[in-house]
Amino acid sequence: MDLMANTLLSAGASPAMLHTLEEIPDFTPLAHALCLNVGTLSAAWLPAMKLAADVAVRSGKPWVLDPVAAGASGFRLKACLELVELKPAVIRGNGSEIIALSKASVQPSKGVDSSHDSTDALEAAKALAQATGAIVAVSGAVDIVTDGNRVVGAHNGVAMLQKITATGCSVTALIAAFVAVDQSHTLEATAAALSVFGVASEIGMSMANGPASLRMHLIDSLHGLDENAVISRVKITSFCEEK
Ligand SMILES: Nc1ncnc2c1ncn2[C@@H]1O[C@H](COP(=O)(O)OP(=O)(O)O)[C@@H](O)[C@H]1O
Ligand SMILES: Cc1ncsc1CCOP(=O)(O)O
Ligand SMILES: [Mg+2]
Repeated sequence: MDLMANTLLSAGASPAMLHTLEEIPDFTPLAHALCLNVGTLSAAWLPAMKLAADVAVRSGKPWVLDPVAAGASGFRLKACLELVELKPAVIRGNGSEIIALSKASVQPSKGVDSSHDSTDALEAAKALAQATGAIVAVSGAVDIVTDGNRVVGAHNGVAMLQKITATGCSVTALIAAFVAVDQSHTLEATAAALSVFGVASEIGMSMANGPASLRMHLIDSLHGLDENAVISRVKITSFCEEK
């Protein structure tokens, strides 16, 4: 939650985090986008998540799902499948999470970390996007973004991001902020958020000595990013052209 909120603040967004069911009807309509993250899911939190998704959709606000460890337990998988029914604009997970969600089955799992490359989940991501109408993003060495038809690859980033907990959660939150700006270009906004986060990590890595200092420099770099750095460094390609 710390890294997610600080990522959003550094990027110029204004995060608010809540769990309480009673607050959702007042609070959720104030947001320009909603991010639901099942990382530390409990049975008590799930009704608030479902209500928040419902209020967001009824308020015309996009919402983004991070299906953390979706295939690691039956409870988590069922919860994620129920949330997917509530029309997320974007689903962002790692390869193992997107495969589990797409197959709707509990999978041999490392837990919150992926045992698959993003490219292993390409067909699963396309099928999930087609079945749900959501943009599906699979993070990894190359981030894949698809609407079930178009597929783009976002190439920025550093492998050490995997050694900092909640970088996946944080980039999902950043996607929500980007999608809030222009709901008519959800795929482009998703690829842009993944790329900007990746560029910030590359700049941060040039000053870092390991995961803890990368965490700090990532936030500083995101805060200091300018248009020139983004335009000169972002690498987004049509995924088919890479083959
Ligand atoms: N091998 C890699 N090389 C470069 N960037 C990576 C690599 N693996 C993950 N990332 C980046 O790390 C961030 C978190 O992704 P990931 O580790 O896949 O998510 P999660 O933490 O949900 O498992 C994303 O911005 C992704 O692009
Ligand atoms: C370690 C951990 N345990 C439950 S949620 C969580 C964080 C997962 O974050 P990310 O998917 O971004 O690595
Ligand atoms: Mg994750």
